[in-house]
Amino acid sequence: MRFHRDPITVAEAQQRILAHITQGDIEKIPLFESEGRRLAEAIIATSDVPHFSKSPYDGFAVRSADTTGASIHNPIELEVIGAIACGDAPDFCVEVGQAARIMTGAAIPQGADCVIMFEMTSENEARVDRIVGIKKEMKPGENIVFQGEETKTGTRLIEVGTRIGPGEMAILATFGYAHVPVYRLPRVGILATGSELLRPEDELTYGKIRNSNSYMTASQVRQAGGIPILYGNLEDDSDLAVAKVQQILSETDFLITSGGVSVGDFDVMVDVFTRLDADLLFNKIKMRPGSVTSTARVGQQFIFGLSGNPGACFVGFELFVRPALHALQGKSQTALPEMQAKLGIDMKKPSPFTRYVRSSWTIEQGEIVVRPVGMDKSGVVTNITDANCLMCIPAGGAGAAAGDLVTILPLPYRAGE
Ligand SMILES: Nc1nc2c(c(=O)[nH]1)N[C@H]1C(S)=C(S)[C@@H](COP(=O)(O)OP(=O)(O)OC[C@H]3O[C@@H](n4cnc5c(N)ncnc54)[C@H](O)[C@@H]3O)O[C@H]1N2
Ligand code: MOO
Ligand SMILES: [Mg+2]
Repeated sequence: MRFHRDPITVAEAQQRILAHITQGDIEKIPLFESEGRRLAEAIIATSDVPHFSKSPYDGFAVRSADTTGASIHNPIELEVIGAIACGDAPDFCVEVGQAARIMTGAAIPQGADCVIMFEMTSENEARVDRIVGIKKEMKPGENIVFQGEETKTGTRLIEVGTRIGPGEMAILATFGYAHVPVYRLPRVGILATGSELLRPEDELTYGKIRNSNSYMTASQVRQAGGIPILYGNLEDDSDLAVAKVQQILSETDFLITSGGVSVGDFDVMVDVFTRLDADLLFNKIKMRPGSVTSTARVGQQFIFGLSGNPGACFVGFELFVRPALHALQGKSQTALPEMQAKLGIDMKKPSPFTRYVRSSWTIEQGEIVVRPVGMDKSGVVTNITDANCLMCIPAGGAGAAAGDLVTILPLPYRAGE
């Protein structure tokens, strides 16, 4: 049986997926292992930063009033009553005429209201550590890092869904998150359909090809924060496909298949959706490549039926699976980001649907310029490596001309390369 195909827009397809996604399970993991994971709770400052007033310099904690009139030529002598190291809790008070040695990061003692750097003092060699000469007039509060000046207790610092990187690690450690609440990594089954498929280790034989989609998709899953689980290659046989899909759904959070979603005699995914009584969210999208990309729900789980053509499979993942993985992990921006770029060459091929062209953007004379990476056929596999974005060419007979502004969707994992 063939499904009726009613083409919908990319945005509508994305919306149909997101409408059914509830955020994933939460687990607490050790801070050191949380790199790259997404936060399941907003992080709130559990203390002031700093939580005590402290010195930013090595020097002397003094009373500013005692320094009135001090200069290089007229140092004012103060009695040194002690030394405060980082980590000390000073138990004395700096009284009139007194000073305390203090190190960078150490707590300001009572009585003192400023810190003078060692460089602005002179110490009498004969009476070292007992008398210090102050060579500069100080203002109240000068050279003090005040309690809470950076952050106050209760400030919301990181939002749910944020990916943990260096800055987040620093905050989590600062506020005592030895264990971090994160979303569990979604387990994503990957199944390649096609009787023509060989494994990477197999010799090529006439008419057959090696399965590249599973490995490409596994990499995309990892990049989007999921755990890929490979279920190998499946020949085009409906009975086998139904059984395999059921097995995978029982072992994973959701399933990505490639191939078999079009109208060919051996395109098994259509049968799978029918026989599993799946809730088909869509099976035709107004886009090129990958117009036959299909997605169905079985209970709370999804089957993303990506196209077999590698270029279409790649694009289908970026437009539909990535947002699902992001939404599961609380990320607020689920779709690829958008930018405007100047088209570097004519793209006048007419298309009834929006084209998502694997492309590369660069900065030329201060402008973002985008060009396709090469042969733009959905069966092409060897130029995906050159793409750092998808370029959107609107539907219609005219296409787009060199110099036109077009929307591009930068691929996040290519940023910073
Ligand atoms: N009569 C029509 N024919 C086709 C249509 C159509 O609308 N009417 N759509 C075309 C478009 S567009 C696409 S895209 C493909 C989609 O095909 P399927 O998703 O059913 O994929 P297959 O038929 O299984 O394979 C297509 C192509 O991709 C190669 N392939 C498959 N799996 C892999 C893999 N794991 N690694 C690498 N390459 C793979 C396969 O050998 C085929 O060459 O349908 C068009 N036809
Ligand atoms: O939908 Mo197909 O991907 O254009 O080759
Ligand atoms: Mg096919």
